[in-house]
Amino acid sequence: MTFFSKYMSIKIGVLAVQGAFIEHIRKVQELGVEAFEIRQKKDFNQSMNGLIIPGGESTAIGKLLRDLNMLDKIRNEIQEGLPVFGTCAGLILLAKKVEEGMVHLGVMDITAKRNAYGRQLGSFYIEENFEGVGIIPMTFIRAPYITQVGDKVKILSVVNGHIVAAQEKNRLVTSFHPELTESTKVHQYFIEKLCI
Ligand SMILES: NC(=O)CC[C@H](N)C(=O)O
Repeated sequence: MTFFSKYMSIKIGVLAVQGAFIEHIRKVQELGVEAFEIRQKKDFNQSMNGLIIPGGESTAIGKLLRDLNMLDKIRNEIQEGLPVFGTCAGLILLAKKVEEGMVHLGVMDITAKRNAYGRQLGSFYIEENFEGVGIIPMTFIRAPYITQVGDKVKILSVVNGHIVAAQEKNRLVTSFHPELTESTKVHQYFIEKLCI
């Protein structure tokens, strides 16, 4: 049997109000998994096995989620067990604490520091280890990093002494953008380890 067959009935929703959602949809599809955009509250009527919250601008995404009346809905879905993967701004949206910033969904026991590498020179590329996956390419764009984690949070990647990937139950965050690299390994990790 091919690797793809076990993904046959899997569907991933990608939050598509702002930011790099198209790139996530492409990555999920590259793995042979169905992906669809979530733009409104009613899009949650479709069944899904996991949710991706993309990078972009966390303040803008947070405001749109409030304006569209989606913030509580998404928080409830996650609290009721929907697996979630947040990248960059998505990490900030999921964090329970944000240094000098606003908390949005607040469902992961991490403290995020926004624009942690500086606003202008904060973009870089590196290849580093991701626990359980190996060395992968990582693209950082005005990225946050994690300054504190709770007891139940597993640290998956540390770059230059800073936590850049973590997992708590079926909630995964990366401060880098795996959707902007050649590799599909982090998406595969999310789908295989957290959604199936
Ligand atoms: N590439 C990104 O998602 C950047 C995140 C952005 N700096 C924020 O605070 O929302």
